[in-house]
Amino acid sequence: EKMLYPRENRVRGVIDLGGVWNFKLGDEKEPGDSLVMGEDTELMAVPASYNDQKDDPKYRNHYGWAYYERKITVPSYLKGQRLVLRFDAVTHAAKVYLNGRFLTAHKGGFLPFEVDVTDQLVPGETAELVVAADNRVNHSTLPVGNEGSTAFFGSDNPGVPSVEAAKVWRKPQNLPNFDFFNYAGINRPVRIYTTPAAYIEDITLVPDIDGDTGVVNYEIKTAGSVCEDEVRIRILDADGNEVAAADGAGGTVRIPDARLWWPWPGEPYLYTASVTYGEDLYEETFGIRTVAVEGTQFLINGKPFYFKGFGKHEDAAFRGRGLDVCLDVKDINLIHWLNANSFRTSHYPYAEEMYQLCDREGIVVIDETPAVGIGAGDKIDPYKTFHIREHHEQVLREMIARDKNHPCVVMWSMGNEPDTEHFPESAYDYWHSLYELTHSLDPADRPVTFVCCQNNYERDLVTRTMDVVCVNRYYGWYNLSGDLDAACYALNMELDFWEKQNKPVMITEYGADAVAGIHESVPEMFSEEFQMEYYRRQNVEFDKRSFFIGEQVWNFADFATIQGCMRADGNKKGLFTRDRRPKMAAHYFKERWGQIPNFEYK
Ligand SMILES: CCCCCC[C@@H]1NC[C@@H](O)[C@H](O)[C@H]1C(=O)O
Repeated sequence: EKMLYPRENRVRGVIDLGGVWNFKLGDEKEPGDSLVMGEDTELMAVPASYNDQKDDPKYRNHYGWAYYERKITVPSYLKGQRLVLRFDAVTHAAKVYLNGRFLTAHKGGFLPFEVDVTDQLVPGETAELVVAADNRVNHSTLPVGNEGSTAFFGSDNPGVPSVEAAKVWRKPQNLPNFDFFNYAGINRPVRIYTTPAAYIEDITLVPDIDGDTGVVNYEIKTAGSVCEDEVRIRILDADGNEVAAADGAGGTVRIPDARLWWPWPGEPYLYTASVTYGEDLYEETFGIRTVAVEGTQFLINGKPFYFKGFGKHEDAAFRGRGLDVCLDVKDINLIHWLNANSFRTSHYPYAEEMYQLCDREGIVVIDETPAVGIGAGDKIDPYKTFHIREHHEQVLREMIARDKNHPCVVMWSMGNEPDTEHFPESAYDYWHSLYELTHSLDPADRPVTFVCCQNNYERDLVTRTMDVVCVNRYYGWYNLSGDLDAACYALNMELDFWEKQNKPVMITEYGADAVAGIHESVPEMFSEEFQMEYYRRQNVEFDKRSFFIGEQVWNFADFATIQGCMRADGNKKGLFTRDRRPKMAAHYFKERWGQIPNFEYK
C-alpha cells in the first residue's frame, strides 16, 4: 500500500487543486462508466464538507451521490514526469472521471487514494475532472448506518401503526449509528504530484533504541523503469547534518548519541530520512522512540506513561469535517494550554496534517479506524448480518500504511463501541482475528486495542484480551444520572473487576453535556458546575488505582450531530465550545493536568 504524503522538493512537484469547484447534488443512482457534469451547477469550496456551505435542507440532509467538477491543466514543462492524482479523503465513497471517462473508485471516507494519470493527463492540455461522492451509511459501511429504525440515540414509539406507516412512507435517509454529523464530500485536499519515471514508492522506518544509539530498520520500495542506481538513505539531524547513511533498499542504520522523541513538554526530536533512487528524492521525518506494554504499564522509551487528553472530532462551522489547518494549530496550542499530552482520533483516521503537527509538538495519538456503530440491539448479531469485515480489514491496511512512520502514533484502535455483550463469542471471533491482523500489519508492531462502550464487562470477552483496556464509561450521566455518589460506587465496583485482569486500563471516554453559560450553585446536569464536579469526583477514584494509566475525556470540544431529542444543537460534552471557548471544566483540567507528570505517575 503506497501512501507517501505528497511533498515538493528539487525533483518532485505538487499542484494543489483546492478552491471553488462546480457542484450539484445527485440521487441514489450510481454513476456509470462515463460522466460529464453539464451546466446548472452551484459553488462548492474544496476541501470542505458540502452540507453547511449552503443553507438548503437538500444540502444538510442529502442522501446519495453528489458531483464536483473542475478543469485541470498541467504545464507542458512537466512532460516526461510521472503524474499522480491523489485524494486525501472523499467521504464516504468516490468515483473519479477524467474527460468523461471512469478513472478510479474508492470506498471509505477518511483515508487517501491515488491514481497514476501519466497517460491520461497530457501536459499542456486542459482536462475535465469530475468526482462523484456517495454519503450513504448502512450495514455495509464504516461508519455504520442503521436500516429502518432510528439514528444513534434517536427516539421512537415502535409499534404505533401511524409511526410504523410513516417510517415506510418517508423518503430514504441516513440513520447514522454514530454521534457525529454525517458530513460528506471532498473533505480533504486533492493534489497532483509529480515524480521522475523511476521513483520511490514507499518508505518504512522502524525505530529502536540500543543504549545511547538509535537503531532504524528501514525498507524502501521503488518502482518505474529499471534503474541501475542503488537506493541510498541518509539520516539528517534537526540541523540538517548527516548522522548516518546506507545503501540498499532495506537494512539498518545506527545513530550514535541519538536524541529521542519525547512527548511534550519533553523534546519531540525529529530526524529526516533522506532517500534517493535514480533522480528521485523523498524526505520523511521520523522520531526515535519505543512503545511497549509491560504488566499494567504503558511504556514510552521504557518509562511508564500516563495519558492526559481526550477524544476529539474533525468538526467546525461552515467546513463541517473539512480539513482546517488553522483550527488544527489552534487545537494543538489549546492541548498545550491544558497541560494535556494525547488524544484519540475518534472515530476515524484524521487528516495527515494533524499527525505531522503531533510529531512536531510531541502529542501522543491513539489512531482509530472509522469502525463505529457496529451493533443493532440484542436481536441481531452484527457479526453475522453486517457486511463490514472485508472493508474493516481494508481500512486497517490503509490506516497503518498511511500512518506507520509517525512517532506520535503509539497505539491502534480497531474501532469504537461495538456490541460485545449480546453475542460475546461471535464478537470475540470477529475482534480477536482482527487484533492479530492489526499486529501483523504494523512493521513496528505497536500495541493494539479497541474502545469498549458502557456494557456488561463480565459478559464481554473482547475488551480483556486487548493490549490496553480502553473503556468508555458514563456513570452519573447515561446511568445513575446526576447521582455522583452512586456513580463512584458503581465505578469502583467495575474497577475492582479490572484490577483482577492484570492489564493496563485507561478511560477513553467519560463526560457530561454542559451548555456553556448554564451555572448552578447546586451542580445539576447540563450546568458547567456539574461537568466539572462529574470529573473531579471520578478522578479521585482513578487516582487510587495503580493499573489505571490514563484519562481521556469526552470530548475536547462541542461538535455537531444529527438532530434528535437527546441533542440540543449537537453534543455539548466539550471542555471547549465548538468555537473553542473554555468551560469551567477546561480550567479544572488545566490545573489538574499541570500537576500530573507524563511519566512515573503510576
Ligand atoms: C448507553 C451508553 C452509551 C454511551 C455512548 C457515549 C458516546 N460514545 C461515543 C461518542 O461518539 C458519543 O458522542 C458519546 C456520547 O453519547 O456522548
